[in-house]
This record gives sequence, structure tokens and C-alpha cells, in this order.
Amino acid sequence: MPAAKRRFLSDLWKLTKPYWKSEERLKSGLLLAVIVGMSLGIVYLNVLFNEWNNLFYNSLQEKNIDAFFRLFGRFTILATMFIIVAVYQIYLRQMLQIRWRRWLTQRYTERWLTPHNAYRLRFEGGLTDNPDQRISEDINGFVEQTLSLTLGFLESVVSLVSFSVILWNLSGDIHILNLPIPGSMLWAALVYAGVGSLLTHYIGRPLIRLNFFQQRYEADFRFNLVRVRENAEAIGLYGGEDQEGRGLVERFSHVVANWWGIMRRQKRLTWFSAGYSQAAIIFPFLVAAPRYFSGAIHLGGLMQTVSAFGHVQSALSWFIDAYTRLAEWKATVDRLTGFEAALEDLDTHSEAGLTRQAAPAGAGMALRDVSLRLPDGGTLLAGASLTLPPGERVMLAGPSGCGKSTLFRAIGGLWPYAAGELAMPEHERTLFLPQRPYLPIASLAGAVAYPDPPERYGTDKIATALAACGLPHLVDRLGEERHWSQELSVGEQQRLGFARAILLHPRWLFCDEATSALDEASEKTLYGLLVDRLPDTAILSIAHRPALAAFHHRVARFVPAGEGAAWRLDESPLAAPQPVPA
Ligand SMILES: Nc1ncnc2c1ncn2[C@@H]1O[C@H](COP(=O)(O)OP(=O)(O)OP(=O)(O)O)[C@@H](O)[C@H]1O
Repeated sequence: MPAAKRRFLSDLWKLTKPYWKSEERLKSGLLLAVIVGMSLGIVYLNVLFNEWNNLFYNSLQEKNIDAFFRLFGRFTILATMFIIVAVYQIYLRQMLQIRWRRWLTQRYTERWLTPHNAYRLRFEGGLTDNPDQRISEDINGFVEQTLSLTLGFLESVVSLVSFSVILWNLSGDIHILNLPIPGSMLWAALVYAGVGSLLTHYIGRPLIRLNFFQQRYEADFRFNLVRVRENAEAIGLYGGEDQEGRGLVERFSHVVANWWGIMRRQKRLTWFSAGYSQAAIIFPFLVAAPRYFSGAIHLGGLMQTVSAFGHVQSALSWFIDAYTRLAEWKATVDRLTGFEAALEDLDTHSEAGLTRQAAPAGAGMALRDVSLRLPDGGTLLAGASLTLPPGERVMLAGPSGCGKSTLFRAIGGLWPYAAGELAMPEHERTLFLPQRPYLPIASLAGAVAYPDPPERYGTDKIATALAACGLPHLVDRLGEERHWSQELSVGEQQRLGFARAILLHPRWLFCDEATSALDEASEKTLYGLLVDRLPDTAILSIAHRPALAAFHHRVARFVPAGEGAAWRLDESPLAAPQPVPA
């Protein structure tokens, strides 16, 4: 077996195995067994229909009205059975499909949302673009294609064997160079479908790559549409619509160009496959006609032969009919395997970020000999150490782009390109307040309490926190569900972030320019509130305005380093512990 095929089968097995070994295996196994039984039942019914053909057309030829009506009755019974089996076979298959899809979706969503994976996946390279598409479309496609292709394969094989036997028995000998060759109809069907399969394979092969790229271009285009929707305000204010429009047209041109490739290839394939299936209607009559006209078989035998030929040919042509879907299936398996590999890689990544340790009780947070790198290998920061005892407040200062936020990412476990130690007290709440706090599309109460459920605090506490942070006008809207990050001003969002901090009362608070959009007076009020309401909370604040130093005990600065790294951390205690300004 060629290496590519072996790899495909092993990828397929790797994606399929977990479900069939899961806790759902018994119920779904039973369901699959019933579906397989029904597929075999359909083939059996087709065999009975085929025999019926012989008797029915003979009754017509012989003008035997009794036999005609008896066979009419038999047809009714067979057709009823066929309809029932066909309906339930599809119904149960769809039931199995949604069970399998639900399980896989849950598994991949959980792995994607394993702490920090969703962020770190961006460093994993090309195969992990658009995880949303992997989780929604590809899992669905994979389950649907795997079930329909494997069951179709089973049906085709069983049908091929059954009707080959029938065709063999119905065929007479043909003579080639005076040698009698038995099973002429079977050989004719095999040669006809075999040649067809090979030609289809040859013509349709490029569709695999084309379909893979089509899905990628469609997803890129959709993603950029969503970005424009999310940033409509900024785009409108810059007057960037033209620029965005050009970008979208450019992305859509990839969709169109690739689609033309698919169309051209599909056209070639359809030229062939449409001609091929038309020829298949008349071909068996041509092959069987000599025996009919010579009287070797009756009309019933001719019709049964033609019908059996049709079944053998369609079973053999299964590969032809399924060609495009096989190509799509392989593309889906490739994409999911890439996603799976990237997630696995994250689990075993050598770039594990800071080494985390539990700090001894009462010792506080400590960074030891920390260095930060960029994905391209350049060193941002080297040899940094910093302690943050419980309840102490330290300001982190430094020029733009020196790596302050990256240090926060490393502390939060997001940044993989970091080395050194981080000691943190265990089981104590940590909260990060970025410049724009993340606001879920939820009730305002839910947005304030995020990531906790609002019920944990109750409306009164949430309202008090909001009012204290200068948002009393929002208190009446706590139950409203809105896209809050599009509605509130950036300053209001920052105030909401402080309300969240007061509500969640973390022991460790990391503020990354959390008051950058506020005027100095409001900034002072909010910091004063933090110090007042959270006196036992240790705070590490990234801030540019020197006035904020007054709310901290120490300042740690990013200062230019010597060779090898861009920056180092320099601690400068403030002259005296700062009194909190009134
Ligand atoms: N995902 C990323 N991939 C590559 N480089 C990155 C990534 N994130 C940050 N950087 C780079 O790391 C450097 C430090 O960025 P960082 O956001 O930590 O700066 P900062 O000190 O917080 O700046 P500012 O004060 O402007 O917020 C910058 O040069 C930035 O371009």
C-alpha cells in the first residue's frame, strides 16, 4: 500500500477510534449494528426484486394474467418492506451521526478551551487556521462522510458479490478464438465499470486539493467579514470602508479563482460520468441481446440480466459516484488531523512558558530569572526577578513595546516563549484587567461578574460595585442582554473592569493600562477605590502615567539591557511607602 494511503488510513483510525472506545460505544455500537443490518436487508430486497423481474416479464411475455396479478401482489409486499427499511435506515443513520458529532464537538471544544490553548494555537503554524471551522464544519463533514462512505462501501461490496453470482448464472458462454468463456455478462460489467473507475480517478484527482483550498478561502473570507462587522465603528471613523472593501474583494477573488478551478475540473468529470452513466443504460441490452434473439433466454431472463448488470455496474461504480466525496473526505480528515496534531503539540510543547511552583504560605508571588522571547527567537527580556508580597502594590513601567504585557501573558500562562520560575500561592484568586476588559454578550450583570456567574454575587452587590466605579446610570440595566463592548465607551468599559475587580475581590490583581482611557482625576478615584476596597490584594500595574506611582509601594522598570537581550528589569523602591492620596 502506498505511504500516502497508509497515512490516510492511520489518520482516519486515529480520528475514529476515540468515539468507538468511549462510554457511548455500547449504545452507538448497537445503533450501528441495526443500521448495517438494514443496509444488508436493502441488498437482500434488491436480490428479491431482481428475481421478481424474471417472473414478472415472463408473465407478460406469456400473457399469463394470474401470474401477473400474483406478482403484482408480491411487488407490493416487497416495495412496502423496502420503503420501511429505507426510511428507518436513513433515520437511524442520522441519529448516530448527531450522537457522534455531539461527542466529538464536545471533545474538541474542551481541548481547544483547555486553559491557554485557544491563545497558544496561534503560534502553531499553518494547519490550525480557523479552529471555528474545524469544530463546526469539519467535524460535521467528517462524521457524515465517514458514515455514508463506509456504509455505502459495505452495501456496494455485498451487492457486488450477490449480483455477480446472479449474473454469472444468467450469462452464457462467449467464444473467443473458439474458446468458450463463461460468465460473459459478468466480465462485460467488470470491464465496463473497471475502465470507468480508472478514468474517473484520473480525471477527478485534482479536486482533492481544490476542495481543500476552497474551504480555506471561504473561511478566510467569512472571518474578514466578521472582523469588519466587529470593527464597524473604527472603520467608519477612519473612513476605511473603501480599503476594507478592497481587502474583501481581494479575499473573495481567491474564492472565485479556486471555484473556477473546481468548475473546470468538475465539468471534465461530468462530461465523462454523464456519458458513462447514459451508456450504462443501453450497454447491457446490447451485450445480452444476441442470447435473447437466439431464444437462449426469455424476456424475463433478459430483464433480470439487465437489472443484475445494473446492480453490479452500480456497485463497481460506487467508487466513481463517491469520487468527489472521497476527495472531500480526505480533505476533511487532513484538516482535522492537522488540528488534532496542533492540539497534541500544545500538550507536549517544549515551549512550556514559565516553570510554575506553589509559593510557601504567606510568601507571595515571585518571578525568578525570567526571560521572554519573541516567536522569531529574539530576546525581549532577560534575567528578570520580582517579588510581590501579599497586599503589596508594584507599578511596572517601561517604554512602549518593551514587553510589559508579554510579561503578564507569561504570568497568566499564555506566552510559551518564556523561561524562568514563577512562584504563586495556590488556590488564591488571580484577576487580569487588560486595557479593554473582555465583555461577553450577556446580561450586564453577567458581563460584570465574568467569568463567575452573576448569581454568585446577586444584583445588589453588582449594582453597588457599578455605582462605586462611576456607572450608576447602568444599574437599572443589569438584566439587559447586549453586545456591551460595542455599546459602552472605552472609559466605561474600563470602569466596568474595576467594578469586576471589586466584586470578584482577587488576592492577586494584574492591571495592564486599565485606566488608559480615563482622565487623571477618574484614574485616581478608581485606584483609590481599589486600595480602599481591596486592602489585602496585591496589585501589579502596568501604567505610563507617573501620577499612578503614588498608589504603589515600588516601581519596577524595563530598562535597556546590555548585549543579548533588549531589556532587563530594574527595581527602584519609592523613597517611602506611598500614602494613598485622599
Ligand atoms: N503574538 C505575538 N507575536 C509576535 N510578536 C508579538 C506578539 N505579541 C507581542 N509581540 C511583540 O512583543 C513585543 C512586546 O509587546 P508587549 O505588548 O508586551 O509590549 P508592551 O510593553 O506591553 O507595550 P505597550 O506599552 O505599548 O502596551 C512587541 O514588539 C510586540 O510586537
